[in-house]
Amino acid sequence: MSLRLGTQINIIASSPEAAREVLKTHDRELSGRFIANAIPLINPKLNNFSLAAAPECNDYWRSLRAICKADVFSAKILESQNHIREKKVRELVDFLGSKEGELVNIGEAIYVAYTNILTNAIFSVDFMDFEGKGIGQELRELIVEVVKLGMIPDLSSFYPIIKALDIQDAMIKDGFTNDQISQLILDLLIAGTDSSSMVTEWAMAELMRNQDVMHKIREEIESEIGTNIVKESHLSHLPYLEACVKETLRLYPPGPLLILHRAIQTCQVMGYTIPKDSFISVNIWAIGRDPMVFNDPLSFKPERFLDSSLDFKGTNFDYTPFGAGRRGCPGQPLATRQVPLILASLVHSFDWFLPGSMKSTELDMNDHFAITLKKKQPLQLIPKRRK
Ligand code: HEM
Repeated sequence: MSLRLGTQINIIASSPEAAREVLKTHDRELSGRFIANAIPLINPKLNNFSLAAAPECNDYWRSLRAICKADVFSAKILESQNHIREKKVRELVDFLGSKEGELVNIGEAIYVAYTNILTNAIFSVDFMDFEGKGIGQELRELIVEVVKLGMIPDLSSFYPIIKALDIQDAMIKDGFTNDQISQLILDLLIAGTDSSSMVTEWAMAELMRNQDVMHKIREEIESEIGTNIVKESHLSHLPYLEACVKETLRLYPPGPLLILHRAIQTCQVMGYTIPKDSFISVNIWAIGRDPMVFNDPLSFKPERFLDSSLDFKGTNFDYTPFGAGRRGCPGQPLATRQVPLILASLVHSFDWFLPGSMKSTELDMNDHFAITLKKKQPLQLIPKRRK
């Protein structure tokens, strides 16, 4: 589909075939970005240093991707940090345990855990606490402000006890400036926290509506680890849990249109001319709900992924929740560890109840469809510790 808004041409790819053309066949020509005025990161100064907003896949962008691959999201680095994630998840479980019988905003609590997982991996410090206090809240506001003003905060002066960890060490060694390091860290915080929180909140909402699925996850976890706490090493033995995460990402991809791409040169796609500087979106939300692609697409059925070859690699264009090609998500190796870990811990540690006499069929599943796919009404649940 093509839309002309004013003088701007917008192309929307809404089928697996069109997605393949955009993300594979014409990956290079369509790998630019344009970040609209309404969206933070427009400031040209920041764009010079930003990974997600880099207007082209130039040498600088490539060096940031290389840092991410080798020093932030490599299997070795992630493996060495699994104790951090497990600790942050235990803190989340303890917090929820302290709220037994009370109504909890699930998205907010999970957001704190994801933020602290990332900031501990980078800085060795928590940025937030579960009462909403801490530097993370300030940082959230600061991000909006600095972007408006066009400055880049020096995160090491912003937080005095920052320790130089892998990412900072590696970047300093490679001659990156403070501004450049700070901008990469901001990019990771912006791209990495909300996305993982949203998926987990949607998954919990679906599990409340599909108690049979909730029980199956529990049974799978219990038969694997009994009453022990869930660790990352267990995840590869929990295929049904993984299928639930995949199913959630099919129905509720946090980037329903990916992040806007831009044609860096005029090219021919499926017989159409795409002029230079056209905007291109891939509507993975529509593909995930297309009856030609998925059977009974609106039902939450994790089973469909059990005997399926669909994975997160972005090689099958029926299913690309992390995008594909050059601009595909660099944080996927982290996301696919932390999301199942938190989901499994929530399901294994607590029974969950809806407030008052609310029935699961009354749960509001409306979304706010924009750049991200947020749940319109925050999910509020009451935890009760399981013995
Ligand atoms: C379930 C969680 C996540 C999902 C579904 C997700 C999905 C995506 C998608 C769809 C894109 C855009 C791809 C494109 O435009 O073609 C993207 C880009 C990006 N993601 Fe993620 N993401 C997740 C978590 C993370 C995490 C944890 C991080 C880092 C800590 C991260 C960092 C980034 C960055 C930096 C980009 C921009 C890459 C570039 O433009 O070169 N994401 N992600």
